[in-house]
Amino acid sequence: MSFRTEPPYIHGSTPKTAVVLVNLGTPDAPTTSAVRRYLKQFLSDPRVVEIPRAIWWFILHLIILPFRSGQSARKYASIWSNEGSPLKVHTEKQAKLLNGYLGERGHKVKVVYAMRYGQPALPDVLRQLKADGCERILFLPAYPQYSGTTTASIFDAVFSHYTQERNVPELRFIKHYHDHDAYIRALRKSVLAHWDMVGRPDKLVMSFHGVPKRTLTLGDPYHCECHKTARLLAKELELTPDQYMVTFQSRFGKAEWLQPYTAPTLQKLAKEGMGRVDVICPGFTSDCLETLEEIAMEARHDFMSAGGKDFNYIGCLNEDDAWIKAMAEITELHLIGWPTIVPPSLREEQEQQAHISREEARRLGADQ
Ligand SMILES: C=CC1=C(C)c2cc3[nH]c(cc4nc(cc5[nH]c(cc1n2)c(C)c5CCC(=O)O)C(CCC(=O)O)=C4C)c(C)c3C=C
Ligand SMILES: [Fe+2]
Ligand SMILES: [Fe+2]
Repeated sequence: MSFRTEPPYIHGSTPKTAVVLVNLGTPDAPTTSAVRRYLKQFLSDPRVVEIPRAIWWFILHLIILPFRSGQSARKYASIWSNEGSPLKVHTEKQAKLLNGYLGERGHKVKVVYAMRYGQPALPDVLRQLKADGCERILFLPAYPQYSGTTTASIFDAVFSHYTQERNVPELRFIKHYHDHDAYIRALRKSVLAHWDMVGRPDKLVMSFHGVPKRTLTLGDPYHCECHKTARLLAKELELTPDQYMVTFQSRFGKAEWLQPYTAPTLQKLAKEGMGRVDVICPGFTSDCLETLEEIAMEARHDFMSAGGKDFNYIGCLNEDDAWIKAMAEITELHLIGWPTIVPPSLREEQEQQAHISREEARRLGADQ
């Protein structure tokens, strides 16, 4: 077993703190080859697909990748912007805004973003933080609701990276914030802003990404956390139980996933004579393929072609000011105890000490 070479240790240098906003990841381009590369990495993760590896290898390589890559690439092409994949564009902007906002609040932290699959790859970002002298790292997953398939997979990737490092930084992980007041308030604000413009629907559908139903029976709290978010948001909006519902989208494969499924539910509502539905996806903090294509395009089509009169998609929180502030609040809660607000007197002393150490290190290097 060998460990990666560490940068030279410098006595007295001020330990830096970083916050890493981690999202799922997205292909580099809306092309079959780029989507295939992305899906291969994503769907090879045992946290995502819990089928015995040997069997899954054949299904993935002989069926899924050859057939799905082209289909998904066409869907990606329909939502790709001049700046790139919406998921990446929003995540990058959120990290920049959070960095600025925490700075304004007096925190000496560096906020960067990384992707679990694709680019910027989490291990590359962690290597850069090491090179920059970050000794404390807080991970903020882009998922408000914890799921073994997403959040835990980020944790796995971080743990796995540090099994090869000698000098492991202090690490903290935010598990979830599905019921955090500031997150719920940001959602409420976005719904009300929408309703101020176009009035209220007959029903608000809260659509979350699905997971296999089996994960619920095996103890994954994801389903309960989605329902709690929905309940809290409905309470904030003063909705009665018949004015909203929770559905699950993006089913993959033949097994049963969490129910009710979004698309058939919307068709059923339209057939029953529901005139207008609004759909919000509170589990996605950035618009992406699953919201812009699957909901705003496909689900709209499903609802309208089944006889619905009006369909509104309420966009994700993206760069909304209330959401950036919510992220800052959630982050600050988990930074407690880490000296990110350094008093000026101490900062000067630490910098002097670091300077002396650097000079010493340089002299030692020159002597050898
Ligand atoms: C195969 C099983 C999948 C599980 C389990 C799963 C869980 C899950 N995913 C998200 C968030 C996102 N998923 C996105 C895309 C996406 N998801 C799956 C499969 C599973 N997801 C696939 C195959 C894809 C790729 C697109 C496709 O071919 O359909 C995205 C969008 C990424 C983008 O580039 O825009 C997000 C975000 C959550 C939150 C979740 C479990 C809670
Ligand atoms: Fe997914
Ligand atoms: Fe999808």
